[in-house]
Amino acid sequence: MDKLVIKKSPALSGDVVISGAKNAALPLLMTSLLTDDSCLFRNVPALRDINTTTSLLSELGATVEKHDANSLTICAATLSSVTASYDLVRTMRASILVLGPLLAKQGKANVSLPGGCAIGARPVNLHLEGLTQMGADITVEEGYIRASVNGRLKGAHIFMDMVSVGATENLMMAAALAEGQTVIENAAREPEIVDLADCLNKMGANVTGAGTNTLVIQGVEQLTGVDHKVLPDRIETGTFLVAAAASGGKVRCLNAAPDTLEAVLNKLRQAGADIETGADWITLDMRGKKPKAVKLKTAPHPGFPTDMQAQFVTLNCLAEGTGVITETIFENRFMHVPELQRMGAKIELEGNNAVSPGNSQLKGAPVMATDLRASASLVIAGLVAEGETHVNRIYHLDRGYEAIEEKLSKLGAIIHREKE
Ligand SMILES: CC(=O)N[C@H]1[C@@H](OP(=O)(O)OP(=O)(O)OC[C@H]2O[C@@H](n3ccc(=O)[nH]c3=O)[C@H](O)[C@@H]2O)O[C@H](CO)[C@@H](O)[C@@H]1O
Ligand SMILES: C=C(OP(=O)(O)O)C(=O)O
Repeated sequence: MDKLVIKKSPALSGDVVISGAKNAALPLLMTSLLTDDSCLFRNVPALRDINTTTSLLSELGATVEKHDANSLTICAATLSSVTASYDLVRTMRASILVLGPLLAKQGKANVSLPGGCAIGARPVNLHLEGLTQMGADITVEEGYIRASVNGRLKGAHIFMDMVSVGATENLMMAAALAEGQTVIENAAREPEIVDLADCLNKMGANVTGAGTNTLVIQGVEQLTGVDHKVLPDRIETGTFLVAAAASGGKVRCLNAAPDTLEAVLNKLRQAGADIETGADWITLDMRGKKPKAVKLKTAPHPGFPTDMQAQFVTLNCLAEGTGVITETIFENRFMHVPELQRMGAKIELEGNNAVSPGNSQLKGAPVMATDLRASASLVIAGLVAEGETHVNRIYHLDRGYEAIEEKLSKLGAIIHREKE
């Protein structure tokens, strides 16, 4: 298993080009299941999760043609299967996003239950309840969700008990081809939902309200192919900005989308960073200063994203003053804390709060990455810790960060990958 070896590095400095968003690209690639036409996707990040998605689509019988590292065409005109197997779903929970499209277009789908993961139980009840309301017949047996519908799915008025990004996406895709109107109340408002709605509308769907908590989808009989560019990754952007802030450096993120990151930029300003933004770039300048501790609570968009929580835990450890971070989305998303403590971080876990008195003097250590963003928090810690840090199990990082060690090296970080 590969690991990252990181040495205490100078303040990060320079430009970094942001990749397309993993969490936008995954549902976008699934939209290809809704049409017989070819779909071209550009600015697709080169990630393990994208490879898993193309393997899944190929297993269903779609053809996938890669043009270069970041663009590909998918054609799902003739599918040979409607089954997403456990082997693929267990490596990527977002595989559940084939459920809505397969059901809407093929009338049936068998998808392995994703099961829990390091950050929480992550049930899929909202996906299943919404599709059932749209007329699907769903049973769960032998670890598989078996769904079918007689004829077309029917539009429905769906009120989501909780805000769920994935369930909103699954239901939107299903509703695009359903008969009649679907209204999704208490829908997720994430930028990735807006990108998905834009793509579906280019394919001939009729989705309105994306970015608000009420989505209205007028079903159509068929959808066409599309040429779609994936929106920039706001979590990758935020991760580089926190790394720059932790190191006291100055970094400019290019190909970014500043308007998707307001909550994160606000907290970075509170931490003492000077931030400037343009249409597609963000500059963070820490002017060699130590960050100030922040207080924050994760929440659905436009609140502070849970996917940036771990990185800010590292920032608070290094900062001046007491910081408090409250996780409200996932019940077990502090797995990075014990690993950071092994590096000398002063953090107390009190329920769903990570409280840090600040001014931790981090020392390099071998640490274990437990999930994607936990891994990112350990990499940031490694950049500022005295000595050498070995981040093991970086297959998690490879799920969600394109060429992270190359991008960090260009900013002056002393980091390399060791193959084992
Ligand atoms: C591929 C992708 O886009 N992943 C993101 C997506 O995950 P994902 O779509 O899985 O996350 P959700 O928004 O669905 O989860 C939010 C909360 O709702 C709960 N829930 C969800 C569905 C359901 O049927 N029942 C239920 O109880 C979850 O356990 C969690 O506590 O949004 C999360 C929250 O912003 C991010 O951390 C993930 O990076
Ligand atoms: C939790 C994440 O992803 P996933 O939903 O794919 O596990 C993430 O991107 O931080």
